[in-house]
Amino acid sequence: MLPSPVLQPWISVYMDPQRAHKAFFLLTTATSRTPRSLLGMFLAVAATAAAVLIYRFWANLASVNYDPGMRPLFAPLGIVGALIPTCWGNPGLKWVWEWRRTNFFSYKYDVVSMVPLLVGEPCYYTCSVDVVRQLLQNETKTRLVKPRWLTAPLFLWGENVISANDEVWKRHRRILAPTFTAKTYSLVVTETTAAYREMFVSEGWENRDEVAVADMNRLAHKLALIIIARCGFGFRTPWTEAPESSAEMSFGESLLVVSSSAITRLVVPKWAYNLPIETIRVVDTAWRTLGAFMHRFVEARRAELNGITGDDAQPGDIFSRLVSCMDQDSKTQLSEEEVIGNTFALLFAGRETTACAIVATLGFLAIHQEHQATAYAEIMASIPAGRDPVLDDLSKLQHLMACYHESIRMYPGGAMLTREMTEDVVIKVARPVETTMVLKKGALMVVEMIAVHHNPHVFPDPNEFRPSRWYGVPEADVPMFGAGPRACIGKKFSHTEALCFLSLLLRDWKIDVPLNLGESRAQYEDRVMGRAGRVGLSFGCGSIALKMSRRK
Ligand code: HEM
Repeated sequence: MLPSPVLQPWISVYMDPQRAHKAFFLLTTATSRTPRSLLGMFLAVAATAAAVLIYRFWANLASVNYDPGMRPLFAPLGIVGALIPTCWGNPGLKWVWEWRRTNFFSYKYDVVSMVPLLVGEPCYYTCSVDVVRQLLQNETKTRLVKPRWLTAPLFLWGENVISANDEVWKRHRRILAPTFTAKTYSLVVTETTAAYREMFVSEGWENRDEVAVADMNRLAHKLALIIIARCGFGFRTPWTEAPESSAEMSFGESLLVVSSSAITRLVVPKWAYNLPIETIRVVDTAWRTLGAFMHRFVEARRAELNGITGDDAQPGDIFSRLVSCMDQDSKTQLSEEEVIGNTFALLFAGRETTACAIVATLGFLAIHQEHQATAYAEIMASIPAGRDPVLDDLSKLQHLMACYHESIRMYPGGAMLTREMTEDVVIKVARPVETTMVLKKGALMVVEMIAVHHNPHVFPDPNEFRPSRWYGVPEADVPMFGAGPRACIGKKFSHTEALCFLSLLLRDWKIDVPLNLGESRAQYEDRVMGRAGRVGLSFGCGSIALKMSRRK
């Protein structure tokens, strides 16, 4: 059905907001010429708006082939939908988590469409590992792209491997991939052990047999930031850093503020930073300070690298490799902005996801004492008494690794992967019936990682912490790190850091949860682990308190 000619001008106004003021003028002039009441004018405007909305809704349904799905008032990925909490009529960003125990997603469909009635763009959602593999395994051939409007917080500092598409992405990945080596992972073990000791001293745990940790999330985020900063970029941020007198903020402080304020930086207009609002000013100071630090670091490393010749001219760490590409030919060349863009992308990706996963693992091991006992026995059997873990020891910690994977399954840090079709793509679906679906050019697919990893067809009893699901599963088949050519580049980095930290902590301490009076462990799990949500740009269970007793 085509829109009626009466609607045509309003449709184009709606699609092209620049013409809206002209149309509004025409409408008001037309209504004022005739002796109509204010009510009449209001009704005319309301009827026109309703017609536009209906037409837009109809066009959006057509763009997703009228495939079945949800019809909320606002799209979850639009600003309005994302700002309003999950409720009737508005799924919001947390709908899959909030409604995970209801029949809402139902898992009867591998793919559903999401077409908003009022505001936002239509898209598809999938909860199927199989669909994810079909889409991502060959995504450079099917030419899927990450939508720019959704990756915007990631390229505030410059283009990088996470945000880029097509040839630009290939160039960034080609540059970064060789820096994730065994040498890097050995350094991760050394630095994680050193940071654990610094934490031990700074937090005042040295001479105590019982410790109450008020917020494990804070410690895990600090640890993850220190490890990626030291191992990836050679930035030596101590656990407790004294502010530098020459700067408004220290490097570590500004890094912490910047890494949790990307959305603020994106949405707050420049002029607002001059307002006397303390939190906004702190964000601005942090971003400016860090920018100045980064520029100085790039210059210093560039000068250092120019003095190196012979075998040493092949830099090993990520930052040196990025900086060295500023002086290379076009295949592996980076601008200063791209060097800084990649540095921040890795600081974000490397920090939040791993920190959230470590916190979730500790939370579950504290609740499920039987799994902690198995992990402890494994640690004692794998790491000889009297020394700290080395890289080779970590591969023996199969149960601890399964606990880590199971925690990430329940709280997938990279909670939403988004891809736009640049041409029609045909996929096979198994539910509700085996058939094929055409995702039209321009369609947006949201891989809802919480839904994928709570899909009962693949993970029976999905809300149960069951590490044995991962026994014997090859690392390449673990779906929480994505799939295909754009799968996580830092998977092994994250495993190494997490297993090293967890093995040190669990070797030295027995951990437990502070239950309320009369509360069961299951109730605690529901109350505390259930209030998960966005942590920075990731998804995690947030603040968790732990009781720790020193092992004799
Ligand atoms: C528990 C920890 C982690 C999880 C769950 C995780 C998850 C993911 C996922 C699902 C993707 C794919 C995104 C997509 O296809 O759109 C991804 C990509 C990526 N991850 Fe991770 N990640 C983790 C840790 C890390 C670490 C430690 C680093 C860096 C040291 C890192 C760096 C990256 C980068 C650079 C990409 C983009 C790769 C590309 O597009 O070529 N991640 N990660």
